Amino acid sequence: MTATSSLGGHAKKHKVTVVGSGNWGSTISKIVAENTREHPDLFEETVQMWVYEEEVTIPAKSAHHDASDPDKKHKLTELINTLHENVKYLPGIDLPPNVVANPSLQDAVRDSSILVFNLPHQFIANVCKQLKGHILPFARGISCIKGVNVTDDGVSLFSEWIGDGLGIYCGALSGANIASEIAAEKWSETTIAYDPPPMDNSRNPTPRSRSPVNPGFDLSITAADGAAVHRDARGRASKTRLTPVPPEYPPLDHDTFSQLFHRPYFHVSMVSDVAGVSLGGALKNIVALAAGFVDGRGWGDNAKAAIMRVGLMEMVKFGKEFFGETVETGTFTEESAGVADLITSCSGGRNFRCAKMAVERGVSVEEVERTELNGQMLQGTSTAREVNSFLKARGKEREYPLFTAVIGILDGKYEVDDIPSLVAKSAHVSVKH
Ligand SMILES: NC(=O)C1=CN([C@@H]2O[C@H](COP(=O)(O)OP(=O)(O)OC[C@H]3O[C@@H](n4cnc5c(N)ncnc54)[C@H](O)[C@@H]3O)[C@@H](O)[C@H]2O)C=CC1
Ligand SMILES: O=C(CO)COP(=O)(O)O
Repeated sequence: MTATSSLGGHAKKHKVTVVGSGNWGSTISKIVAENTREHPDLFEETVQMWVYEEEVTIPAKSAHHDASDPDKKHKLTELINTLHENVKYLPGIDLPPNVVANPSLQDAVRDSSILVFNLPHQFIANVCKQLKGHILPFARGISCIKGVNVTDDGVSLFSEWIGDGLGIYCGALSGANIASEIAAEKWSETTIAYDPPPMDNSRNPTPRSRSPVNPGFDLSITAADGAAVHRDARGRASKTRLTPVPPEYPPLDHDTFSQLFHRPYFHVSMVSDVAGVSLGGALKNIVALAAGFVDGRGWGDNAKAAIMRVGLMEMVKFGKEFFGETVETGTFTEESAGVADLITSCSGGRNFRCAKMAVERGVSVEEVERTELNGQMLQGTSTAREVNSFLKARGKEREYPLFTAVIGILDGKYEVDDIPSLVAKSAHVSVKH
């Protein structure tokens, strides 16, 4: 990746806001802020980071810890803006000074054309409600959220849900990305799916350019006049009419997003399968809990590998069954957002570690989350519950025996020892290619 871009010469630059500032939100802000500095032709240097304001103490592992007054409370935003460290959610890591912590959501997103959503999925509905009417109509989003949105009507991706709710297009970023490793600049890969719909331009066809990184990708969204018909990840038309990005701005395409997120220690693969990328990130958290359960039981690597194998089958099956042909099996088996995320999450992720500790200590996963994570939040427990209620309503629990075993264990209906016989049925899980 070069420091200068071939997309220069535009009168305006993209302003970037990261909505969220936890362990991953702060890490992504660091990455993005390093890149806005390196690509001044594309981006404004300052990166706004919306922070859910809290009063915090400075922990001993921070270089700024004051042993003479360890209980002194500070506003988290003020600490971030003066110390350039998120002492609560990413202690010990220097944030670039061009990351500006902002406790006001509406002020943080003002005039931003790129919105990066990065917060636990439990909070996204409330946050989007507050954002409505306060963002640029031509803004584009990237969701880094690992979870799915389940309602009585069905299951949807947060990227779709954010996009439809705010009237913008939203892609997804996911991968084998344990935040603390990336914050320490240890090499990893990620997958970004970005696939805005073609413009509704039948009376005035716009020539479609092809992205060099993904030859099938349609870039016409920034070039055509008028609004676009929005199609979600399953190809359904929705009421949302997209506003084109004005021509004064650099186009928002694979190249630009790659320049925003790619670092020497964080390698980006751009794809178009938003559903596959989002589902991989959400569903692997359920599997990681199961891996933690068997590890906590002391069963070793073979058992964990079996969990990953069955888990991957159920992830692909779920994608194919409920999101149809738009989901590519290769996203699960070849991309960082699929199998690689599954492996890292089942090795060292928080869901894995908390589930393991819960079995070792004979307490609930929620209790470990409360006592060990210092405000960080597991996504696997709520995703397991949401996915189960969706499957149960459709009489499909038995077709997803590992997902069903996990919720059964969380609810005390099953023991970890039940897993082998429960997933033995998965010999019958078939995936339609
Ligand atoms: N931490 C990691 O290694 C990775 C996390 N992710 C995903 O990133 C997303 C964000 O997770 P993290 O940054 O890790 O968060 P976190 O679990 O570290 O932190 C919790 C966050 O929630 C915020 N919060 C608490 N109460 C809130 C409220 N009422 N309203 C709004 N925000 C509130 C806190 O301020 C904090 O920023 C999740 O979907 C997660 O699955 C993805 C890849 C890696
Ligand atoms: O998504 C992650 C790694 O890719 C992090 O998973 P946890 O939320 O389980 O830590």
